[in-house]
Amino acid sequence: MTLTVDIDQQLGGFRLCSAFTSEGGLTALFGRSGAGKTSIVKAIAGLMRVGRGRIVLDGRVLVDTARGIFVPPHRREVGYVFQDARLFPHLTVRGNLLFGRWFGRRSGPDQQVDRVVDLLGLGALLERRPAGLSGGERQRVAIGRALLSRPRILLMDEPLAAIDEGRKGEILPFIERLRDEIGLPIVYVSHSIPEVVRLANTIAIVSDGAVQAYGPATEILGRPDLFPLVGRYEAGSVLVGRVLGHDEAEQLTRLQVRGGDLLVARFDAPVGSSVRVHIRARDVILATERPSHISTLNILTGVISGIAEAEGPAVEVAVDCSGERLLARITRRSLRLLDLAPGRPVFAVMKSVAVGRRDLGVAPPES
Ligand SMILES: Nc1ncnc2c1ncn2[C@@H]1O[C@H](COP(=O)(O)OP(=O)(O)OP(=O)(O)O)[C@@H](O)[C@H]1O
Repeated sequence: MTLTVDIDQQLGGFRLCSAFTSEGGLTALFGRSGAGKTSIVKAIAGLMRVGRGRIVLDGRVLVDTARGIFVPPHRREVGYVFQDARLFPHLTVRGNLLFGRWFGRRSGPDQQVDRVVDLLGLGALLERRPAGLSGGERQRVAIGRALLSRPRILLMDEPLAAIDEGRKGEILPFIERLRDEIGLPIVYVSHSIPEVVRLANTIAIVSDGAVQAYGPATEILGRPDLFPLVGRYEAGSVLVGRVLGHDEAEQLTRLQVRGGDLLVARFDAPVGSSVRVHIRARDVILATERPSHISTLNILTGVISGIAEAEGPAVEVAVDCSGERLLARITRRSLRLLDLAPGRPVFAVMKSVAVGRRDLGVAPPES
């Protein structure tokens, strides 16, 4: 699946001029409020016309202003999940799901309903009405309804925005399953780094109506030049690790990454499976000798591959850990006192408690 978007539209005083390509999986449109993410999704869905542009999904031209092509929304075969679930209050969960199925142009067999119910864990909810469901349950029904219209692409516009922080973790695994088990391309709007870190194969960074950069998630998130757009607090690197084991008593999971082993907060993933771990640059300390007698459990080895200016007293130091890039934010003063420079071997130190449940996710298959 390939999605190509290249659009230009004036919206009052705001100019949307965005281009990106996605090769399937989950593509996150990440950016601050008002950056233009929803407008891009609306253009893909056909809910907004553009003055100039071209949108092609898997070889099918949905929009081409130069050739006068505009496929109407109901012919695009897109599923749309909004911030609020927008369920029919008078219908049960089953009724809402079946509505999606009848609404779709390519109505599927009954097994399709069973599969979606199973995938989204909706079995126990089928006879209930939306008013009695939690926000997360309602969103799962909305996703199921969208899936049953058998779309060629699923557009999700901040689907977790209306769900409280604690409950978000209940719905993220279902979105991971959509990404990995159904193989349906997803465009996912978010302004939350933890969500994007967990879910995205591809990230397009949207700012001031334009896509400033796009590419594989691990690469885009690790680029210090994009940190001002990502937000320096959350900025860092994404490593891919293999689960070596769990310590139930101490509530820790041991991961093997390229630079060594990491102990992180207990994460429910099978031993041997691949997970993504987000490590904020601000949580990494560098040392030129292996530290001993400290409480930190995580020490990775690597070689400094680059140093970039950050704001104020800080610099971002990139450490090559056997081919994986880890970023550390340290003071310029420490850089000078430790005489750190590209090519110098270092030990990267981080606290296990700095890597919490929200920083861990199932790695997409090709990570
Ligand atoms: N029909 C319109 N007329 C005028 N301005 C518009 C219109 N639609 C969107 N805008 C403006 O375009 C900008 C981008 O809006 P958009 O909703 O796409 O941003 P967003 O990144 O999705 O933001 P949020 O995360 O807050 O939803 C905003 O400044 C918005 O006010």
